[in-house]
Amino acid sequence: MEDRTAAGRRRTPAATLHTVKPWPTTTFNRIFAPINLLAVLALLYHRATQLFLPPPTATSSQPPIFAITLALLVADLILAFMWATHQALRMNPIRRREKLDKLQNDVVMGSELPGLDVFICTADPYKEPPIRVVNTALSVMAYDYPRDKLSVYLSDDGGSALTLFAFMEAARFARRWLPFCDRNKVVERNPAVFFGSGSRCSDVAGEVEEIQNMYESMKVKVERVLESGKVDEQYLDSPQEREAFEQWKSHDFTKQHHPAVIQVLVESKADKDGDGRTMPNLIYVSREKSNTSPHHFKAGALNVLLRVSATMSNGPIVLAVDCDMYSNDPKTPLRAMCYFCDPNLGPENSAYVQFPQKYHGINKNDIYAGEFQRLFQIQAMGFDGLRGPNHVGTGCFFRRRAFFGPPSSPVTPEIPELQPDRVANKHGSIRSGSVLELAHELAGCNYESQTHWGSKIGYRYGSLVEDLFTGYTLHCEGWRSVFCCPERPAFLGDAPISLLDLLTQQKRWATGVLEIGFSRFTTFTYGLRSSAGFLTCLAYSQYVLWSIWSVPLTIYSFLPQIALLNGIHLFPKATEAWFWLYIFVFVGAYGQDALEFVLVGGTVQRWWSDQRIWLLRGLSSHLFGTVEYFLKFLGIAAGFNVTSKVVDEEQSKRYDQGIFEFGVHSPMFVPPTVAALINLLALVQGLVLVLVGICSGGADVAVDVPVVELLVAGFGVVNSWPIYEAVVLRSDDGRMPLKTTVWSVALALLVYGSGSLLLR
Ligand SMILES: O=c1ccn([C@@H]2O[C@H](COP(=O)(O)OP(=O)(O)O[C@H]3O[C@H](CO)[C@@H](O)[C@H](O)[C@H]3O)[C@@H](O)[C@H]2O)c(=O)[nH]1
Ligand SMILES: [Mn+2]
Repeated sequence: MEDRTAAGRRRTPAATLHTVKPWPTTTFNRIFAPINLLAVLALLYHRATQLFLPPPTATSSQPPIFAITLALLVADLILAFMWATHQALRMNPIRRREKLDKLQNDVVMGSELPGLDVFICTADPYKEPPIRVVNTALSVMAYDYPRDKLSVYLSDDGGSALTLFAFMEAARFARRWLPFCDRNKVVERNPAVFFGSGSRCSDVAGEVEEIQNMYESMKVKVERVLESGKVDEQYLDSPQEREAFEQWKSHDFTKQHHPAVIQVLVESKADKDGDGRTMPNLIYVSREKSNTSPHHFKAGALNVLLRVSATMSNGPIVLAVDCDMYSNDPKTPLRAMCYFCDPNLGPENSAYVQFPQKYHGINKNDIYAGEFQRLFQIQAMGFDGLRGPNHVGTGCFFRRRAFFGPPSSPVTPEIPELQPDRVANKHGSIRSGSVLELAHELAGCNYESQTHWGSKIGYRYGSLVEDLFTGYTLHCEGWRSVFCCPERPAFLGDAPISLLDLLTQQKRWATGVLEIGFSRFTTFTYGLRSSAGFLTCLAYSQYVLWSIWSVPLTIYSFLPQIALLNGIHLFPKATEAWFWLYIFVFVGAYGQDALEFVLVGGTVQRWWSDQRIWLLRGLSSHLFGTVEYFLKFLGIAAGFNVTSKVVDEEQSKRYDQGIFEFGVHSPMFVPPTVAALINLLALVQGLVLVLVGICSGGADVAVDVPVVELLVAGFGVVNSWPIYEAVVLRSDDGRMPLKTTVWSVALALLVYGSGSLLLR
């Protein structure tokens, strides 16, 4: 309640640099929620009463049927819980629009805009090709933002000379690229996209060609170096450049164990672009790594950047982007400033401005639901009407201050240089010995011990989804955030285009959320006692328990089908009134979901893919992620498996045609394949029995038809279509591997056999 009034307050016309409107479905949502609540409660009641029914036939054994009914009750309870958490996000979804013109008129451009530090993370030159990282960096260096207020920091967790080399080349290329973009008002500021799009202005054709040649030769060089795996002397021009690579020559320099490397590649105060104008700072940072100290993956990398940047620019606003998320709109920082500079939105109301993750190259029907429409857009609008959107790791502008404790009671960092409001380095050079020395110290792997970093300061440690965890703790501390979703996507990234990549990524998320949900920071205790508010906590509860979707989905993928195969009724018959209750709840849930999906611009086909992937995830990545989470207790640690951004031609062709990619054997493909087989078996046998019954017994047999069971199995079959295709019909390299098929058939027989043994 408290959330809604607060959001309502923010809706007053006094908010000058942006507008806020309720999302059109709000009224419907509010009316539908209590109606559906009654239906859900009735359904749970019906399921519970079934626990105590007498056995269906005199011969059937009681305990297994009781167990199945109990399992279905558990499944229904979890689904009901997830539904309830979802309602929090449906109570007050809002839509904001920035008034860019007003910002440009009101805020004297340049002098009043705050300094902006951009953080880019990369972790592995072979999974995240350096040329792509470079393009991302160039796209943000070319932002429409005062260049003397812009600094770009690259965190290289791969500790790779290849990446540093690529960035040295990028620094050179930027001297031409930035003025070119300015002069020609280029919109596509990622050079690869610009040169690939063919969107040239004819009057600068000669210049375009020259710059394109420059870009191509940089790209060739970077790729050649990547192929050879080392930076050859022939590529290095100056003694400084040579010196930078000296450290890698020592034989104990490895990805996991090496000293901090910090290189200032462009210094705003000293280096000018081709037109003699100011450049943004560009700094390469590879933090110190040691085999013996924990490094906390991306959160650790970002905290190092928070500190290193504090010594050099200490921008009051920080933008964090993943290396594959390039800027697609040079005006993006100004959009964010419409919130940070809005006189009616105090600092505590805009701890961060989150842009949605959007992707390029998604196929027509988005077969892997890579868009995450629900997560990144629909639910973000829902959160926005409460305390603000959750943080999604990339495309997010933060107030630096928000990393240093609650709005009302700041946490003081251990050294004064890290104070978020300090003006850094007003006159000195960031290449000076003292600055670099401190920066190296702050990037050391033991620096954080005995400090508040990772707990009370900076990105929070302890979860593989550091983004969700950090955003959530900020909301608990009393901060609010803002969702900014302009018409033209602000950032575009790569979505996984192979099923295994997707499932591996999702498994990491599934493990990561449980690390919050089952910790002392869980929404049910810590969250509820904090300043976040009830509705926000309710909404976050779905996120931190996201993986438990796998429980009801697995139950519904197997148990009704096994019952059907053994002639047992678990659901009301079509002649009973209860039957319609089940239909209502199913159609209501799917209908509302589809409606929301289509209203934010999705197509029905994409919605279908989305719900299909939701089922598939439930049966694989969420299941495995949950298991992995519990294995962690036994000391089998889960790491941050970086999603590959490298694309195989054939694979990419199949993806464009909308064909699922299996290809290599993975245990994660097994449960969905077993489910596909069991559902098909149940449907076929069920239909045959019905037909035989009708032919022999006449009309009154129709009364006994297990309609719900058949519908459930039929739904499973329709959703499993790509699996049948991959197992039986395809011959390309992406088909289901024989090993997976054999395993799945064996397990399906086992499931079928044990079901019959127990139930007959
Ligand atoms: O030890 C590490 C591991 C990863 N990364 C970087 O983290 C980013 C995200 O990694 P990616 O493999 O692309 O993961 P995704 O699942 O695609 O990322 C989503 O999920 C992550 C949390 O699991 C968030 O951090 C991301 O922002 C969010 O986009 C990339 O830029 C990596 O270079 C590091 O810097 N250090
Ligand atoms: Mn990614």
